[in-house]
Amino acid sequence: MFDRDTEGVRIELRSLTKHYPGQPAPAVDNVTLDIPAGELVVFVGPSGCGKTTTMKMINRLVEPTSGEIRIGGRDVLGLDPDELRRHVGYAIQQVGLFPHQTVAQNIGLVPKLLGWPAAKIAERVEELLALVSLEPSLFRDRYPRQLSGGQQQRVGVARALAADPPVMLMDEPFGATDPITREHLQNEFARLQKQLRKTIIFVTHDFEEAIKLGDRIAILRERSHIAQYDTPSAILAAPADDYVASFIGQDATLKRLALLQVADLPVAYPAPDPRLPQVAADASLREALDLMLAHGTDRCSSPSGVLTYAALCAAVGSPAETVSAGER
Ligand SMILES: Nc1ncnc2c1ncn2[C@@H]1O[C@H](COP(=O)(O)OP(=O)(O)OP(=O)(O)O)[C@@H](O)[C@H]1O
Repeated sequence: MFDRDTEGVRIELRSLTKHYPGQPAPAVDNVTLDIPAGELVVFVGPSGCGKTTTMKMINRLVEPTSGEIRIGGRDVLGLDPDELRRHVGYAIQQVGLFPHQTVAQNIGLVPKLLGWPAAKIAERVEELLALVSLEPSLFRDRYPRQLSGGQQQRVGVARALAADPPVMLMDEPFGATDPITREHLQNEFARLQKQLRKTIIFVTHDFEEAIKLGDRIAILRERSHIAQYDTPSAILAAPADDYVASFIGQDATLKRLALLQVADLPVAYPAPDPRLPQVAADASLREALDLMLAHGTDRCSSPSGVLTYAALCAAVGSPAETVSAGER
């Protein structure tokens, strides 16, 4: 349906507006936004600001009042809505699994609608269950009620991915899980997206989740007006205004350190030093900082050489005192 089949395609929203009948003001008012191909863009904003409405206009579960939507260059409003939805993965917090169908049947739903042969669907179900870390032989024949909340959400994500759509819309897909399961699902999902490079719009209330998963974050005000749209590190480094700063909270520097890896930092000496605390190359600078603080030292060693506290502060453009005293 879209130009490239399974890898992400660009999404363009142009002056998109939704005015629900009988409401005094539009729920979404004149939103223009470009979502680059293969990126994960997170919508963050207060309850009722129009995140879900904006998302549902993209797969036409809600019809826009005015404006344009293009996916991979194609005008979505000119397409058949059912046909469109078969090519846009959709995962929501309430999961929406069919209770009287098995896990395999739930995941195979869209491929079946698309007329895939049974053997190909079965193969895809196995592959997806493995992808979301559910052992196929244990889970494929269970019913949703026989799964934990986190397992159901994984099946929801697998189902959204089933037909390998270039675009995925995800509305708080990990919302109903406890913090540990949620973190686990986020990590798995981040790993998956690195391989898949779908174009994903992801709605969340949780700014930490937005930073962790987003290539870009759109911070929305009421009626989906865009307060800031940029990469997590750019937003953390320079929030556009007090409204954006209020989402970030007090510890912007620590959050920025969490986004950078040890491997990104210039080394003070090019050889590892076995006498210093050791940090892995793929650890975050926040982990490196924690290690230095735990050992009461201003340096640690990675496989590529010795890192200093001063270099760490310089990486986030912060005076040393800010990171150590001001934020911990
Ligand atoms: N079907 C509808 N009819 C009338 N008003 C609606 C309808 N759906 C949503 N709204 C209103 O539109 C506004 C935006 O709702 P929406 O669900 O898009 O917000 P949201 O940012 O996703 O909120 P939340 O974070 O609480 O899920 C709200 O004021 C809501 O009451």
